[in-house]
Amino acid sequence: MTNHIVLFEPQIPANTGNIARTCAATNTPLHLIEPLGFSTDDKQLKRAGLDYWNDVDLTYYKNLADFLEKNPTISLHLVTKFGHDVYSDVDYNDGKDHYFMFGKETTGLPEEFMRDNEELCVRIPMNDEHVRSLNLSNTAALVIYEALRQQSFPNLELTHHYENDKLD
Ligand SMILES: C[S@@+](CC[C@H](N)C(=O)[O-])C[C@H]1O[C@@H](n2cnc3c(N)ncnc32)[C@H](O)[C@@H]1O
Repeated sequence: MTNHIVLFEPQIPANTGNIARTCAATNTPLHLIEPLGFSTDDKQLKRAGLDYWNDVDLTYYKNLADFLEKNPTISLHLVTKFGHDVYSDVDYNDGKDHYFMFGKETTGLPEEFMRDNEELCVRIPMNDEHVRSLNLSNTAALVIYEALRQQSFPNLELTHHYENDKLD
């Protein structure tokens, strides 16, 4: 059972870098659907992901259709504030691989795709009186850790002793 993060056309390198760091820390493969709003040797991307990029299982797709074609039978969740179900009410501990797809920073996931797949949409509760949405990298961390919590955090024990390590 593996969880996956899928980013649809991410634009801000620092967000993708943060998410890559979460992926490295949680053994979560990362799928990037192009076009990306940055080049993969972008300084900010590297800085946000620190030196963890080598530990991320990364796959690129040329567009959404390419992703769906290459992953035809997955358990897919579309993470959007427009979802009916709350993300933490879904059962992720059912032995399946779960793919969590997040939208681009400006416009989110394609509207038609969400409409056609309403039953796959999950939302993170929020008050939208003052903000339009949560930050992309925060939502990815929330959702992946909820799935892992339900799965009892598989293979996520610390293996190092930290007395002499610097904090980061
Ligand atoms: C900055 S938001 C996109 C904002 C866009 N204007 C929209 O309305 O979807 C980027 C991504 O973060 C995730 N997101 C942000 N807030 C969310 C929420 N309350 N529930 C679920 N996903 C959220 C979604 O995947 C969204 O596509």
